[in-house]
Amino acid sequence: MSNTPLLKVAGLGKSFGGNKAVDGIAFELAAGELLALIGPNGAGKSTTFNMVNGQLRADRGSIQLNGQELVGRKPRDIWHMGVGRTFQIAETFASLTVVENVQMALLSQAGKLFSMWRRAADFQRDEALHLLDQVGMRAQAERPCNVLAYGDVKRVELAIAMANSPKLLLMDEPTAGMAPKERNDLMALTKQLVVDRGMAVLFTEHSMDVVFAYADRMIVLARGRLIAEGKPLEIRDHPKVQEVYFGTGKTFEKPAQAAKKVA
Ligand SMILES: Nc1ncnc2c1ncn2[C@@H]1O[C@H](COP(=O)(O)OP(=O)(O)OP(=O)(O)O)[C@@H](O)[C@H]1O
Repeated sequence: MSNTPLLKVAGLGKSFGGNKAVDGIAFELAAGELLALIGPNGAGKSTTFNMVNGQLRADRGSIQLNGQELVGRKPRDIWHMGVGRTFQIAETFASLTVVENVQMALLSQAGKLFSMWRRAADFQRDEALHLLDQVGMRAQAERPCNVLAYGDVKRVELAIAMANSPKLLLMDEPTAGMAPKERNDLMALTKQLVVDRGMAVLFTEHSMDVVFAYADRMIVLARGRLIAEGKPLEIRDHPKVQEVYFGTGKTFEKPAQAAKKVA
């Protein structure tokens, strides 16, 4: 990695009772990079994510964004500092149109109150449409979210996350529940946004074909520890990683096998 990393995690730990959910992990993430965080169930992925976004307070260690410490800050402050995450569109907002949902996110970013919404029907409409352009959803801007195809809803969720212009975007299993084509489309789009905006993405993912196809680098957790780090091909053949996945009955499929299974 060249200059100062965007995100620098060191000695990070969190226990629940006597259980070390995350046990002193360290990793870095540069702008323009897609980093996958993988590991078997209970490995500590969600706990790590929630410490980065401030929902959980770390017991020890440090999380720095551009040299600024995040540990001890409130989730909203961390969000303002440029750590975004994707959220599912809430049921109450699903009846709003696509563009209205993105406008809501822009309103929230600007710190306006929800009660202003009626007066603010035109609030940053152009900016919202621009964001929809970037995710290929401008043509569907006036449709209610609840009539969209699932893959399209995910695109809108991505546009909503972009409203905060995050420097680092956290995505927790972004392709869960999607068909292979939709998955690939969403990850290709994510990759495009990373490149175009110089943004960084940290994502968890159970689908290994997605990880191998789109991650620039991967980190692997097992029982709270970071057991491997590297490029997807290095990780696939890493003995420790194989062992952990064999231990849970899971193995990595080669992409060709995965494709065959889908067909
Ligand atoms: N709020 C909590 N209270 C107590 N224990 C917790 C809590 N959250 C997580 N844990 C424990 O910490 C460990 C790590 O959990 P975590 O959810 O971070 O794993 P994960 O890798 O995200 O798993 P999965 O893939 O199943 O979502 C597990 O042993 C889990 O039971």
